[in-house]
Amino acid sequence: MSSIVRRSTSFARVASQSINVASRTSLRTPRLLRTTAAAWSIQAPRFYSAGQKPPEPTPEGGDKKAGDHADTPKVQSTHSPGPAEADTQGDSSGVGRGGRRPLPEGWVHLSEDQIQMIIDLLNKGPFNPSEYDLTMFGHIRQTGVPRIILDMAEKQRTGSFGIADFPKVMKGINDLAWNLAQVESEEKRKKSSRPSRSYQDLSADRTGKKPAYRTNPESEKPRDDKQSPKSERKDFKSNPPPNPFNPFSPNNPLKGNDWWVTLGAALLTWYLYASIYGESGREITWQELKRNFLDKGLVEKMVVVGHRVIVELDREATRSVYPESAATRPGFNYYFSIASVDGFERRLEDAQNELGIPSSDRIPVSFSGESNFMNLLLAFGPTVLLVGLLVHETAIKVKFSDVAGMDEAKQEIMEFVSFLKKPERFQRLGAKIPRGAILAGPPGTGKTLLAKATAGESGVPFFSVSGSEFVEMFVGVGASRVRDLFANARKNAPCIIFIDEIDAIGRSRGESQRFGGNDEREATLNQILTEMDGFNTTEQIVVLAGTNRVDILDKALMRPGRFDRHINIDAPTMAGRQDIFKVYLKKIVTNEDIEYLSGRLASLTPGFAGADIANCVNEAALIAARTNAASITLKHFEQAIERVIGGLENKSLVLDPVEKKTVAYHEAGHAICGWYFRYADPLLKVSIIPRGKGLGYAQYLPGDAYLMTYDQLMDRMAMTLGGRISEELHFPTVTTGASDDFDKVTKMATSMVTKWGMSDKVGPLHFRNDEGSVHKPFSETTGQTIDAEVKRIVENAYKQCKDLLIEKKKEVGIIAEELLKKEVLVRDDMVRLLGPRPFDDRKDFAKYFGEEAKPPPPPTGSSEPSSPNPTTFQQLEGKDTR
Ligand SMILES: Nc1ncnc2c1ncn2[C@@H]1O[C@H](COP(=O)(O)OP(=O)(O)OP(=O)(O)O)[C@@H](O)[C@H]1O
Repeated sequence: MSSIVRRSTSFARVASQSINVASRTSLRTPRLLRTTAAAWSIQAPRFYSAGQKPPEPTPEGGDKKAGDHADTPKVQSTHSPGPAEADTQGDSSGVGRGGRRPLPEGWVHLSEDQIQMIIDLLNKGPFNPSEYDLTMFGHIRQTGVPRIILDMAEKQRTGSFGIADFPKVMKGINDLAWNLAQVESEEKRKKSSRPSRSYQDLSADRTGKKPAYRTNPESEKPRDDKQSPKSERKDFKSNPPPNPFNPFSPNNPLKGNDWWVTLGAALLTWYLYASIYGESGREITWQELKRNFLDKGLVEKMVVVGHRVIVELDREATRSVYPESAATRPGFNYYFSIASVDGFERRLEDAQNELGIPSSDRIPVSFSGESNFMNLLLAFGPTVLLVGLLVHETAIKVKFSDVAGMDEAKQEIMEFVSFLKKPERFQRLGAKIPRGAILAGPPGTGKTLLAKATAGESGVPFFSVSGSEFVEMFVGVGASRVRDLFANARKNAPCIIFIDEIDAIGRSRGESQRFGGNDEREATLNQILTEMDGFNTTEQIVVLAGTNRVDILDKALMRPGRFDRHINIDAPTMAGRQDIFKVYLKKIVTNEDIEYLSGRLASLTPGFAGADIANCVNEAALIAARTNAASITLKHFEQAIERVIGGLENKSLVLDPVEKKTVAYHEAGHAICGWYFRYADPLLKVSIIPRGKGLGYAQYLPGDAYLMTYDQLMDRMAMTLGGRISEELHFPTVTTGASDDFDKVTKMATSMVTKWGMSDKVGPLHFRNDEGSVHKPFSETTGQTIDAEVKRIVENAYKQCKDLLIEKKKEVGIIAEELLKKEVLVRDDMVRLLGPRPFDDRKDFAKYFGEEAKPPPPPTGSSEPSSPNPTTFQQLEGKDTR
């Protein structure tokens, strides 16, 4: 239920904002909510506009057919008032005397009893309407409600509300939310003492008729369509009026909220929901059913709907046994849940056998497809209500300057900007414009950002959808959403469509067939292909798509004429990361030297994507704020990076002395390897303070390695085994703490053998890693050779490490004991205890962390203990992983 309420609130928010925008535009166009025919088929008498006198309201309000007598205000005239009349009848907003507004077609005013009926019902629910009735019901008293709402309430009261009435109810809510938003908008305008739009004026918008009059002095000028300046029409094109029901409409406003509009829709949604689910049925157990109805012969029929059985009672007989029961009302049914139809049938048969019911009198059981209908409603209902949430932005502010560190990709996409801005340059020469581009790369590398920046630079609307939004249970829904999307894009051309996660629909059709296929996804993909084919070359629509899995995309998507351009966006390089840091460092308060800071942070974060960098900078700001620092310092950044990589410090975890000693020797083993192996990554820090899942960790600074040699891999593996081997050398037994190390080593060795051609026995072969696949991509014999080679390589690394640690046993002890004392050792401590590292450091490392590194003078304002540079973690696994 709450989800329905939420959807409705979103809808009202959109409607409300939409009107606020509408009130600022001079042009008004029809806005019609597209709903099902059933939802529109409301035949309401037009009392005042047709010159028919409305019936007098009865005190009971809802006793006659609700709405027929609908308490139409006495002051109401029998025709639609013009401006002058409106002035004499009420205020300039069109409110009639007595505080009521003239009703649009199909609307009725609520009587006090009817309002009370709704309040009473709401009192049964999670809301307390008394808190809101003064405002929300106050407005509803003025504006009335769509007649369909009263009709449905009446149906519910008499128990004849059916599931097929659901769409009508939703339509009523839509209209009501829209109208409430209009009223709010008028009031706001009145407050700001600007000329207000009359109710007729606004209702003209809803019904598509021309406004009866205008109060805006500008718009009071006679409107001569012939003379209507072209600029105005053009203006309309560039700034069309908002339409909250259309996700792709320009100016669809999503910000802000007015509580009573939102609440109004939420309350009414709840009320109607309660009407449908709360009052027309109740769940009972099999035992209750048997005891109260089956044994008494009151059950007339049972209908199986999915995993639910609806019990139809003989109402007359039930009334005689339970005169007060809700089950005597028409439309009310008990129901119960079943695990399987077979089980239910067996149970029913046993019960009837027990009762001795002859086979000719057995309770008929039928099967209904109602659940499908319900599912359909649930599938389409949210679409109708949530349309406003699909993002369509017009005034994109993101520019290429906000996207750092991907110069080639920007260069590539720049052409789309020229095409959207100056199409004639291309058309003149008969050039065909690329239809779209696939932006492929790991998560968070800025694909969406780049697409947005393209729209921002071109100054065109940006339609953003995620591929997964198209994929529904029902065949055809996705395809129709694609059609809508492209139709709206055509209306708003020039524009950019961005489909994120295109792999959700664009997966190769052959691939998906292997797993049984997916009709809905294929239908959606086909529709995208068709739409892209449908563009003519002058249509200024650019389709950009983002994916992390370009390898699995259907070839048809990638061929020229569709996504012509393939733009790779990889994790940023060192220079790229520095640029991205600069973008985000500009937005925060820091007194550090930006050039040095960004360089140092970039070198600390190999493998980080733009999103990780943005997150790190924000994390640093949060850490600084937590300590009330005046500005963000290097220490805050480094703590943030450490936290992002290694997880939170686990201060509450207290190790016993033996465990602590084991952790210290384990980490010291890693640290000594890192110090004395030539190709090991430079060590930054070693710690035995538990962090994340680890009990201790050693941090290294790997560079952006694009190629790795055999020797580098062997050193890295040997270093990874350093923890376990140190345990072996210093303790009588070993612990479980090295399992993550073994995992890394095994993966590395396996890749060396099966992918990188580093085993003479297996040779220069590459075997695909088909995880989850039953069939291995090699023969049994090759499999055995691979196993033997992986083992051999790991054993070599093991021997290499053991030889070193036997030789440096004393040094391991020195580092371990110091660690037990200080808990954290940094590079300077290592130099103090072991002397300088016997190998030169990498250039970038030396620049920011070596002897010659000259960090700017430490900023003042923070009293935190120093916490040096983190990066790659070699963690000793925690107890929780044992
Ligand atoms: N190159 C960059 N320059 C500046 N900020 C970036 C960059 N790359 C990523 N970001 C930041 O990371 C956030 C997320 O990026 P974005 O959503 O564009 O990633 P994506 O590649 O589309 O991710 P996904 O594949 O998960 O959809 C951006 O909003 C931005 O804050």
